[in-house]
Amino acid sequence: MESMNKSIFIPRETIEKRVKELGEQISRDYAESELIIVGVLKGAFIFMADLIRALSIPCRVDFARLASYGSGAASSGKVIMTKDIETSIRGRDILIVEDIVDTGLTLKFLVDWFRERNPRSLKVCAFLDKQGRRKVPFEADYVGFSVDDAFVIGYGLDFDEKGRFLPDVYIVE
Ligand SMILES: O=P(O)(O)OC[C@H]1O[C@H](OP(=O)(O)OP(=O)(O)O)[C@H](O)[C@@H]1O
Ligand code: HPA
Ligand SMILES: [Mg+2]
Repeated sequence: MESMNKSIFIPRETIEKRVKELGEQISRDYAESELIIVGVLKGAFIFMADLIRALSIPCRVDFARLASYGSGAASSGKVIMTKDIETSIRGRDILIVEDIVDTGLTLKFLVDWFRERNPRSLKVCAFLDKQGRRKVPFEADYVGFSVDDAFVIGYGLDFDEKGRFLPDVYIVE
């Protein structure tokens, strides 16, 4: 962190306001449902913790662990799942919560993986979306903020495991 040049991109107050809006929207959309929220580790853990506390409906939570970036700022192109969820999702409403959609490879992998188990519905909420960087077509159903082509850290997002703890989002220069 000490040696990393970074500039603030999304301050915590702006994040808080947007997470509240997302929570309200999701609560309305799933008012009649028993929602299961699946967080993608590690990056999504902070966003997910805030998002579920912004909901006015009950939910269950589970986690999957996927990785493809390792220590760099570019996707290896190979998504590895090291932990699957432990909940049966057949016939259930599932909302995947992610920190960022970049190439789209991680979420494409996870959505395909879950679809085979026949959930009743499957949607994705991403805190950040880098639309311009897709290698595979992918559209999130709920998006916090759009990002241009820049590497970002903070609020759960890391560069080589550094910076996840930062309460604001920064662009790494
Ligand atoms: O759209 P993509 O190009 O696939 O990139 C997005 C994914 O990459 C990052 O995960 P990472 O592999 O760094 O694991 P982490 O969450 O443990 O940091 C991020 O948290 C997303 O899960
Ligand atoms: O900009 C990013 N920051 C952190 N992790 C990421 N994974 C994909 N893109 C990013
Ligand atoms: Mg990472």
